[in-house]
Amino acid sequence: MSTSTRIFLAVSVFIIIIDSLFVVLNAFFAREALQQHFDSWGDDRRATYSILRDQTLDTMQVLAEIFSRDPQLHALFIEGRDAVISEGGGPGGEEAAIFRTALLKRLQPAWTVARRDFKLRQLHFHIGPASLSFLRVHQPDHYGDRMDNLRHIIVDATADGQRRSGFELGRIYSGLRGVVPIFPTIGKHRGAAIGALEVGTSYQPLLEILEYHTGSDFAVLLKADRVDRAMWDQFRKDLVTLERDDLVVEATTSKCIARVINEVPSNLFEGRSQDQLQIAHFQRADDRWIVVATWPLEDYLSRTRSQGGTPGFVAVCDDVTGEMDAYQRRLATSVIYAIVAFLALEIVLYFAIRNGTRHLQRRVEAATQSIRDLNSALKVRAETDSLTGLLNRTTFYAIAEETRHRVQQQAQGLSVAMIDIDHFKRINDHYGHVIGDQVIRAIAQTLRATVRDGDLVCRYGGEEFLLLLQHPVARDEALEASSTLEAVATRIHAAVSALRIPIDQPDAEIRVTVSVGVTEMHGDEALECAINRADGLLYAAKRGGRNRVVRG
Ligand SMILES: Nc1nc2c(ncn2[C@@H]2O[C@H](COP(=O)(O)OP(=O)(O)OP(=O)(O)O)[C@@H](O)[C@H]2O)c(=O)[nH]1
Repeated sequence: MSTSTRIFLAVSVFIIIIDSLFVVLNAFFAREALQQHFDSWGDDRRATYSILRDQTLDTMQVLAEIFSRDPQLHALFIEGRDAVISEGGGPGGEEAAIFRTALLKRLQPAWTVARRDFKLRQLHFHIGPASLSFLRVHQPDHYGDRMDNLRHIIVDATADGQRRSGFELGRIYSGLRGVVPIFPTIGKHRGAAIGALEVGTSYQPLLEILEYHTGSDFAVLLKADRVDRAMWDQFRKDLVTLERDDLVVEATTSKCIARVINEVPSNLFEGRSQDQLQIAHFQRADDRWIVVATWPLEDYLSRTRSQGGTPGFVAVCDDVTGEMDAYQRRLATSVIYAIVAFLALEIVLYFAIRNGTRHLQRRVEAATQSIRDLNSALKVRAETDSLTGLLNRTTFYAIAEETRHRVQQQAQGLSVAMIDIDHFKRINDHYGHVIGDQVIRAIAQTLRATVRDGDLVCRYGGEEFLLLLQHPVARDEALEASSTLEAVATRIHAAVSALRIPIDQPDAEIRVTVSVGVTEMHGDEALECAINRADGLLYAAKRGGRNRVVRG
């Protein structure tokens, strides 16, 4: 795998990790936001419920107060109560019935109005101590029963003469009740009361107001065992039952609440502290998303004495399919963003790495080429003479040995020629070293041009040149070789003599001559021997007057 592929894969993995992190964080924050939205929704619904419940209880108490302060009603109740006592308690006798009927008749118009305007379910006169039912205006045929162990709110009010309110389960209905004690004289509010007046309403109207203000569906759910203990059977059977048999519906704003409650996670109705709010959202079988909040219902005993535990729960629910769709859209959008960002980054990464690699390749190629050039320049410099470009002495010896070996195998002959420029010192002295160099270069070129391709030309030192000349014919044809050798040497000598070296001076050109010593190599003779012999012959040519070829 190439480095660029490895980089691409590593960066891709990094992008995938960042992308995944983005999706996970987005999902986390979206879920948090949704949960917060549901929490504040639940808090808001419970707060609205609490305000309206307290307001309803206050209203019940105020109404009870108003009725109890009517002097005629007060007087009729006192006389009725006295009649019951004198007629043996319980329902009383005929005299008690007279006062009960008169009381009912006197109350009827006000009851009709109050029931309509305040949705009253109950107006009930109790005889103290504790509770003996004297008159149920809402159900005049039922009287004379005791509720000492059932209606604690009445028992307490007649015992200490204090007004009270609260929710209590009842035999006919479970209600929000306001109770005021009745004393022998109106306005006297001290000590034990002789009776109490109770005004009550059910949860149903309160839930309807809640629904009107909040737009949410509410239900009051009672524990089935508590209802079984408190209610008369003929009223108990009217309550809506649920699939779960531990709860019954006391009041609701939604006909389909039973269906919702049946699907709610059951921990929403488990025991918990009085104030605790539980919220859950879930998808129903019909694909609608529902959010449900529940909190414990307070009754008179659980509120005032922390006894008996909660009698049930208040439940509120809303259809949040729109919010859940938006939440799921947000999740899907973040995934799409992540994929698009990933693809875009991958494309950018691909081209960046490709361009980077190409750029790098070009730089490497350029660097390699310049190293090659440098190497060949160094090679040329190491192998050649810098002034003339001819082979230097070391390279000459190396190549000459190879040539000698090869030529011997081919039975060819070799000759060595030593050439020296005549009176070169005078040129230097007369024209200077720069011109001297120019002359050396010109001679070198002439030598190179005069010999054949396979021959070697070397600057032996200063103004001296060494040549290795290959014979064009076989070694045994000695005569022809000898004459060819002579011809080559003479040609070199002549070429130099004919040379006119132009210079940038008034007398325009320089002419030079050379002395040449040339000799043929014998058999396996060492190169050094032939060179020494050629050097000796060159010396002979110098001594002989220069400007000549001496062969030996
Ligand atoms: N310009 C120049 N001069 C060089 C170079 N190498 C050697 N010389 C000079 O060549 C001259 C050689 O002089 P000599 O050895 O006396 O020989 P010559 O004057 O050529 O006389 P003969 O060889 O006896 O004909 C010296 O002055 C050197 O300084 C070079 O590379 N460039």
